[in-house]
Amino acid sequence: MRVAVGSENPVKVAATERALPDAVAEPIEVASGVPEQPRGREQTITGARNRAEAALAAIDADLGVGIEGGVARIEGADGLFLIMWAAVTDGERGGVGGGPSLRLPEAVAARVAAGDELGPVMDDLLDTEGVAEREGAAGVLTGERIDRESALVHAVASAAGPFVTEQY
Ligand SMILES: O=P(O)(O)OP(=O)(O)OP(=O)(O)OC[C@H]1O[C@@H](n2cnc3c(O)ncnc32)[C@H](O)[C@@H]1O
Ligand SMILES: [Mg+2]
Repeated sequence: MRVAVGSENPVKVAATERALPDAVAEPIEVASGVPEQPRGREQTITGARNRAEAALAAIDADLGVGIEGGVARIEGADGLFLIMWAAVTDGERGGVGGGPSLRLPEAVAARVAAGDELGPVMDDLLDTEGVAEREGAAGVLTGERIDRESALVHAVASAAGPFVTEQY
């Protein structure tokens, strides 16, 4: 099975291959149609959907996968959260699913709320380079108990449900 992944970020491609082990995942740079730093669940899901559809349209694949990281306020909880959503489509049907939500430290949240992108803010505060392409905020904020790739496996597997089980 060929799966077009709407990103060249290696953690997104690796997460897709772990969630869909029968697939050969092909990274494709596509437009998300939303800001670089999506805000709110709706914008984040829209970005994931747009990436999945654009990736599928770009090559002759069986499925398109889109993954988007966003920040959102969540009813019932204080602070700003990192959220992550995935979308899967075969051109006719689609599914979406979410990964974990992680509360951002105040210093990070303040800069992101002021308009900065999360990845560069994390790199700046941690003195790292490209943390979003490695362990990610998920790794840093959980003391490495999980990392961005494993967090995204949950989002992609959840979104892919309709294509891998008859339960839908
Ligand atoms: O090349 P693409 O696919 O765009 O990969 P990306 O890492 O930019 O990922 P997103 O666009 O989906 O994420 C939007 C922003 O949130 C950041 N982000 C999302 N998850 C993150 C994480 O776990 N750690 C650090 N930054 C993260 C990311 O770096 C971007 O600045
Ligand atoms: Mg991006």
